[in-house]
Amino acid sequence: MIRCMSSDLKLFVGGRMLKHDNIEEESETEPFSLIIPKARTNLVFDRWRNISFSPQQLGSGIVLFKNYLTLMGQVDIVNICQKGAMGPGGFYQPRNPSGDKLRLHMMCFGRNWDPVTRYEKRYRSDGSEPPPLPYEFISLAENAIQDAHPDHQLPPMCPDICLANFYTGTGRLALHQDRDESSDSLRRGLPVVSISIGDTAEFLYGHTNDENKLDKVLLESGDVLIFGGKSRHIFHGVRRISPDSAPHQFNQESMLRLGRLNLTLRQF
Ligand SMILES: O=C(O)CCC(=O)C(=O)O
Ligand SMILES: [Fe+2]
Repeated sequence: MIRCMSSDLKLFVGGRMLKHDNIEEESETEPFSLIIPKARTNLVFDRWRNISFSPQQLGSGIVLFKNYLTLMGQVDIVNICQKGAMGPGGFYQPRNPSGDKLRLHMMCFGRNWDPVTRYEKRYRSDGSEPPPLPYEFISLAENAIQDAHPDHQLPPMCPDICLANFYTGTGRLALHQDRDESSDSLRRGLPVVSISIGDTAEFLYGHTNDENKLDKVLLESGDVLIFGGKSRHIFHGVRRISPDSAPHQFNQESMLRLGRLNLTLRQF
């Protein structure tokens, strides 16, 4: 379900603007959708989520779903990313504010973010704009938050940005907090939904930046991790990738380069 799109759908249905008096008026700016977005989204999502899944609470507002995504879901996600990656706004190796290259490749969907200008610039320095946020990703994030149940202290969230990181076997990501989203989003603790595909990552997290005091969890292909509410500001990072640890069948069907793809969906 794309709950967060419902306000848009009231205005634009299949490219037609519905006026208050129920007289339809063709919109000249909105694309005319051939499919009914809501129906297609549910259909796609049912094939992406494993039938049995159980959320594990790792802390207040931190929920891990092991093996949440089917093999088909994981392969579809790679294909959707690949489509975005091949156009303008595809993967590149960003630099941090001190000028060093990050040990990963990154691209954005929906909005632009980079480690130096944060959310300030709509376009990248090469003039490219991120591809739109795929509706399947919105649906995945929404469903995962719902599946985490209200007792896990997670407010609902409607993503408008997805960061995609690709790590090779030597990739890593230093400890940081995700705190560039709007003050409203951060204040409300709107969750970050993190999707792991491919090789396994050693993920560190906790409420301190002292690496020795952090907890560690292995994120494997198909796992989904959510952190929000009281844990929206946790420190986290990827200490290491286990090279060539992705399931054989996934490698064969996705043809993903050796490494790990991670998506984080957020609401600015
Ligand atoms: O790759 C991951 O698991 C984490 C990514 C992350 O923390 C980020 O992109 O901000
Ligand atoms: Fe992060």
